[in-house]
Amino acid sequence: MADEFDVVIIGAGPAGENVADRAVRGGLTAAIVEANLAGGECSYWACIPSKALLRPIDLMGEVGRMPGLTLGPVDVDAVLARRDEAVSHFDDGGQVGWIKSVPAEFVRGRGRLDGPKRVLVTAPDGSTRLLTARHAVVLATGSHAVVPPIPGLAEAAPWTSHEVTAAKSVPRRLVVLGGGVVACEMAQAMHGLGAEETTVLVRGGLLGKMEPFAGEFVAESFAEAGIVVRTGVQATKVERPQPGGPVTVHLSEGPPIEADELLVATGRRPASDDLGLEAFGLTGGRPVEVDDSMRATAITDGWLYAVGDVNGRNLLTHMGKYQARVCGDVIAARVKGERDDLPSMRDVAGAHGAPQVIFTDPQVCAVGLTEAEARARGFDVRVVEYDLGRVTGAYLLGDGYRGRAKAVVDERRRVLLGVTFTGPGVAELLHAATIAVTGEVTLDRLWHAVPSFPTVSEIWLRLLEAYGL
Ligand SMILES: Cc1cc2nc3c(=O)[nH]c(=O)nc-3n(C[C@H](O)[C@H](O)[C@H](O)COP(=O)(O)OP(=O)(O)OC[C@H]3O[C@@H](n4cnc5c(N)ncnc54)[C@H](O)[C@@H]3O)c2cc1C
Ligand SMILES: NC(=O)c1ccc[n+]([C@@H]2O[C@H](COP(=O)([O-])OP(=O)(O)OC[C@H]3O[C@@H](n4cnc5c(N)ncnc54)[C@H](O)[C@@H]3O)[C@@H](O)[C@H]2O)c1
Repeated sequence: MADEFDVVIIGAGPAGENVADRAVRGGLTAAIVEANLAGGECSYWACIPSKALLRPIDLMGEVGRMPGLTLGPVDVDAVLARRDEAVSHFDDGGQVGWIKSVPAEFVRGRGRLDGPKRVLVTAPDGSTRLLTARHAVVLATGSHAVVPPIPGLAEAAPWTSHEVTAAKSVPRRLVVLGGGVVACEMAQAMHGLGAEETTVLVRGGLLGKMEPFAGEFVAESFAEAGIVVRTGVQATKVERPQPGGPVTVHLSEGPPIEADELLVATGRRPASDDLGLEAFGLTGGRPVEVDDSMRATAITDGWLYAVGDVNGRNLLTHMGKYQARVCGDVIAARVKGERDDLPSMRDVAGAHGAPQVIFTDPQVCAVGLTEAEARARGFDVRVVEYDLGRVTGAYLLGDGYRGRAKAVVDERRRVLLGVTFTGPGVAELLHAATIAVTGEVTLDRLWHAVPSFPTVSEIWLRLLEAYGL
């Protein structure tokens, strides 16, 4: 078996898989090393199972808003079974088959740098294999959930995104630590699937990285569903005397909370701690800084690249895959001595502000800059907002539809810097916003993109009217 390839990729998540695909399309040979399951976090413990758990909650909301429809009891086992199907029952045969069809060499084991362009792979049985890259090594190792150093927390063996997305049953009482995306999505999923007491502990507000109204809409929906959100509190100590038994969370103020399970959703750190990076002047556990072609800036002769969560740019599957397309194409061009600076060969989208959908009810989605970010960057900002419930297409979706849209405009160029929507079903509005923001379409041109009646997309017309067109 040849152990020399043009490109060796460590990590077969969505980012790593796409590097292999693009590099091979570019005429190179590639090997991809995976310590766990091909497909990565996204396929088994993140995007796919979380959205499988949230879809019924979405539908429950829809049914609840439509007079004449009655919601029957939820068959939780059926929902969990469909989630299990969605994660292929943790069998990566399909993904490995796809990698082989690229064709790329799939190597099961943990990869570690063993010198420039050398990756030592330790297989599950302890045997080792040295892979040599003729041209490039790409790190695509993703990220890990952070468990903050709160006394007793690690010892209490809390759930992280891994356990909650793979849950075999729904805890009756759940405490969620954190108020970001994982916390909001999973609190809602567990509560909607039967948790009776769900408490979210947040230091600031919910979804603090988004426009403030997004978190407020989600908080309102949580309150109506009976999810308790405690803001401005910190967990100070955690106790779980019996493994798997009740857990007690002590707080910076107020009485402690007892629950059957504790979910820690306090962010992620790059999976760069055991890759041998120190030998090359990089710090393990930190994001691997890259330029816009995904090449690690710290490596002088340019053989190391990093894509996806591990480079810390945008912790989103679609952004990791986008970076991977850039990376695979750039490496192929550089190997062949071709132009490596074509417009498609740089990360341009990241600088505009990545699109993201949060699959709560109401959904939250955004692209580009928030108002605060735009002002901080010194743009000449004007903001327009509109109540989505006043759009005919939204009214027709159900009674009591609530939502909001906000556009952040660069007054100097009359282009959109950012757009945020919140409301049921707004996810599908986002790509139009992404095109407008990334394409820097002027408002005067957008005016001629006529939204169909009666769709929720008429929000675009209302925003432009609110702007004064
Ligand atoms: C609960 C949750 C829900 C999410 N939902 C969404 C969503 O809806 N939409 C979205 O866009 N993003 C979502 N994300 C984020 C998304 O999961 C990540 O951005 C994405 O998985 C990153 O892809 P990646 O390829 O960089 O890394 P990963 O998917 O983490 O894959 C990295 C792979 O590398 C392997 N690996 C690591 N170290 C080594 C090593 N030394 N040797 C060999 N293999 C190694 C790992 O085993 C893993 O398979 C979610 C995240 C979480 C936690
Ligand atoms: N639908 C999606 O696109 C989706 C879904 C899930 C996750 N993700 C991605 O995964 C990444 C990780 O998500 P996440 O929710 O874990 O991180 P996050 O950064 O979105 O949120 C972390 C939250 O934890 C809080 N926090 C941090 N340290 C804390 C501490 N010591 N005590 C209490 N609270 C603390 C923060 O204030 C914040 O509210 C995100 O970057 C996100 O983009 C995306």
